[in-house]
Amino acid sequence: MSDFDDFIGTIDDNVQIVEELSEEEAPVVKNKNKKAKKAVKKNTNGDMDNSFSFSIEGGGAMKGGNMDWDFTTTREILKAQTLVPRTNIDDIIAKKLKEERNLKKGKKRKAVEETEEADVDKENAGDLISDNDEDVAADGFGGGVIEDDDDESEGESDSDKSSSESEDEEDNVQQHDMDSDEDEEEKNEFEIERKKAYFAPETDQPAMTYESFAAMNLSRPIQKGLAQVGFVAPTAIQCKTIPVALLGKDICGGAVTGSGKTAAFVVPILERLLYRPRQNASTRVLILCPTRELAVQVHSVAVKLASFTDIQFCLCVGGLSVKSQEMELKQKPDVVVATPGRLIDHVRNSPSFNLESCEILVMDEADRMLEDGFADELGEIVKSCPKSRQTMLFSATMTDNVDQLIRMSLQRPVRLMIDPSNQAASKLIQEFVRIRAHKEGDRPAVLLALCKKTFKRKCIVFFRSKAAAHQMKIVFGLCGLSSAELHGNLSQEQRLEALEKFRDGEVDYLLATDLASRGLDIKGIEVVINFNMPQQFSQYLHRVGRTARAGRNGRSVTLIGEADRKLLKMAVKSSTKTQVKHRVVPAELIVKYKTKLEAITEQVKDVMKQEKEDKAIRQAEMELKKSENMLNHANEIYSRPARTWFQNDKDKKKSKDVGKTAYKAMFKR
Ligand SMILES: Nc1ncnc2c1ncn2[C@@H]1O[C@H](COP(=O)(O)OP(=O)(O)OP(=O)(O)O)[C@@H](O)[C@H]1O
Repeated sequence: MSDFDDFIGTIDDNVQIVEELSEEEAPVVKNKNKKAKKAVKKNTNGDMDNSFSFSIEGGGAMKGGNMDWDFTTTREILKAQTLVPRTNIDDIIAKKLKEERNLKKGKKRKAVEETEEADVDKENAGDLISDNDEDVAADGFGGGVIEDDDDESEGESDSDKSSSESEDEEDNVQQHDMDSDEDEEEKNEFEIERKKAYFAPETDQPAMTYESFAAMNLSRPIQKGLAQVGFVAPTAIQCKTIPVALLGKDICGGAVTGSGKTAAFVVPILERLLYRPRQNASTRVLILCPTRELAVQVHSVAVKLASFTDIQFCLCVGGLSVKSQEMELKQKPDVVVATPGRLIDHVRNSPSFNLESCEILVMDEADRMLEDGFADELGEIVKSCPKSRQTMLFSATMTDNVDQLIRMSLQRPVRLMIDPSNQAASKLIQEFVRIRAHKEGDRPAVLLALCKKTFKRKCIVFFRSKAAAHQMKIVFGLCGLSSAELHGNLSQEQRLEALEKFRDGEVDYLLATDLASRGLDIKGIEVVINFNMPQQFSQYLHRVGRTARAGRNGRSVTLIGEADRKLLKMAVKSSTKTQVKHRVVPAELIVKYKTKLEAITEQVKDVMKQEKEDKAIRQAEMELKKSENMLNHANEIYSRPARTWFQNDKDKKKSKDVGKTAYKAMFKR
């Protein structure tokens, strides 16, 4: 056990969970917790869990489907390509911790230990637990929704109000929402008419429910692939989508996070490809994803589902070798799974690759891709595909904004929406921790308190910036919490390694930016913590959608500031009463972790300094290796045709700025 484990006393996870729920709920959750733990245990053994059955209302987990998607192959390739080993932040943190331990062993050690012991004794005596009991049981929506006229004194918690007062608050919130409902009801007639004209009438579509994939008349190799990954019965979106997609129609599909949208488009693609003419190989399907990780995952799902077919796939994402992708594309794989930037690079620069034979174009997380920042890239891709193709768009927050959809030149698309849009998964408990305006600086301490005391594993924490995620990675390391970071400042290999470590339980926390918010399907994530509320409600839904997937239970905890009221209202409005809770972190716990954070400030700075120096050395080594390569292979390098770029750095920045402005404008609206 490390010094840091000694430093902070812990209370039992279950104790805390029972405390924060109302009496009727507590026992149920306790059992569900056990169930979830069992399920996770089974997962780690690699067994299929067939004990749950899927209901459209989300009344249980989907049958089967416990397969972990594979990043290993891609990562191994990347590892081999790395010229110089990367800076390892964990090593630097470990070194720092060792230094600190040695320091402690010196003159200060005794004094520090005495203080810590006193601290732990106090907690064990039940002070904190009984505080929590009162505080956390309060189940209201104080998190910034209702303005308090009374100024609460330091340390006085929301729970000091009686629970009936809390309920009043809840009623107020809902009353508020009903008012705005009336406004919303005044819908724009013109838009409704436009949508009517744009989408194919819903009554034309086959409205079937299927109890099993076998009942869908799919070919045997596809059924075998589904059985292999443990998919027994189709989910609601799969029931709706597969028959329509098989008819070759354009689709705009929406269903909550974790409801099986990937297989909803992969299965009909595979089924159609089984009947392709074999004499001339050509790339017939293009699947676009907004992030590399999601593309790796979708590729892995598709390859697994196609195990009993001869369908060929190629993964084209940034961060992986352009050359080996070029070689694969030359073979004309049937399906290309890509991120937009790298795909355009290949369309422009890879001889013999084009999208002229593309028959099906799919966009996963389509609403994200239709945002302004991607507009130029998408325009270029759509232009390269034949007009006669089938186009399918999917997202948990799928837009039906005709202006945006027109960019994709869809042909009378069919709208297939399963749940009311902008809703979280039905088995997600959404908790909110109120951060008052003058307490914004408490966020790190609140996060530490949550992670040290309550959420000790399988927890993903979202930050607004890469720098914040990285800094917290150092703080977590120095506080004895095992974590991996995932954001755009890492190499592709580091990104995939982080995902694998988290997936395999080697680390308990994944500290991520919105890079990880969409589509990623990691089994057994128990909790999602939002260090900040994201700026768009849809983004919030995607983040919290990393848990409570496939009908399983999950919990999200969002630190909500005064500026986030509107989004909190939206969360409350789109959920049932039992889904939304108010969590209070006891004031003394916050003080404790603030003190801890202050104590390690210098260590954090030292680690960052050390990291910077280490990076500079490695960068120099890298440059040296590159120069050596240039000298040794000059002829070959200069004989290659010059690559052309769809966007130079200036254009890229412009696109990004357009995206940012649109994003801000949307938030304002
Ligand atoms: N028919 C099925 N039976 C059992 N499990 C399924 C089935 N279809 C999908 N799953 C499982 O459900 C989980 C969620 O699927 P998927 O990742 O496709 O969700 P999604 O709707 O695309 O989510 P997101 O909106 O977050 O991208 C996956 O773990 C997948 O293996």
